[in-house]
Amino acid sequence: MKIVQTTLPDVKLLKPKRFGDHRGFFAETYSRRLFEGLGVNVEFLQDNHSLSATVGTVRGLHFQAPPYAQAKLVRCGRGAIFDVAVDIRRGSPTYGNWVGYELSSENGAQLYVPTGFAHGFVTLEPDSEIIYKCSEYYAPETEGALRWDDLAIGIDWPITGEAILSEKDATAPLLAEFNSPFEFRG
Ligand SMILES: Cc1cn([C@H]2C[C@H](O)[C@@H](COP(=O)(O)OP(=O)(O)O[C@H]3O[C@H](C)C(=O)[C@H](O)[C@H]3O)O2)c(=O)[nH]c1=O
Repeated sequence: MKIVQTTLPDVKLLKPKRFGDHRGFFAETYSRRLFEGLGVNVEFLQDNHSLSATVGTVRGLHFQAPPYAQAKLVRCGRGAIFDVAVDIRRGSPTYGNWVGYELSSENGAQLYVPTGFAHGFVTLEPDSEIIYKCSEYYAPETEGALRWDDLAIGIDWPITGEAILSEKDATAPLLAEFNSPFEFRG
């Protein structure tokens, strides 16, 4: 497993080893002891899987507020996405900063998004599917969202045409209007 530190120290890009042979490949996609070795004490309770049919589909930027805040381990099982995490911890020196990486069935890369970060992605190929682990159960009453194209966050989305959005995402608040439920604990 290769671990890439990102410019947001708590967000990690992981690259599981693939054992290839004449049949294809095998990879361990999650190991609790690996996370413990990284000093990341997280217990995942729920796995999610979504399919986005069209290139340029944006889902995000989403989070759940405490006590149902979710850490996520995201991977792309089919197609490709540009996956983004945004620091939304009040008082953080990197508040409002973002990191983004291509996750694809080809590269097998995974993004670990801790609690206190909003998560979103745009699809780069048709019929892209993401599979991701969450450290808390779905709690819709605690869900929050931020505008994906907020210039104050300034995510450099690799998107050319019109984004495909849910109603919720099309009307999400801007960072300037946002009162984060997360506090930075240095
Ligand atoms: C998230 C979730 C949704 N649902 C139901 C609720 C809706 O009827 C339907 C679609 O939900 P939503 O439009 O919120 O799905 P996404 O836009 O993909 O939301 C996700 O997108 C970004 C990228 C995330 O990181 C979050 O996990 C999540 O917010 O699935 C559930 O039953 N359980 C769940 O955990």
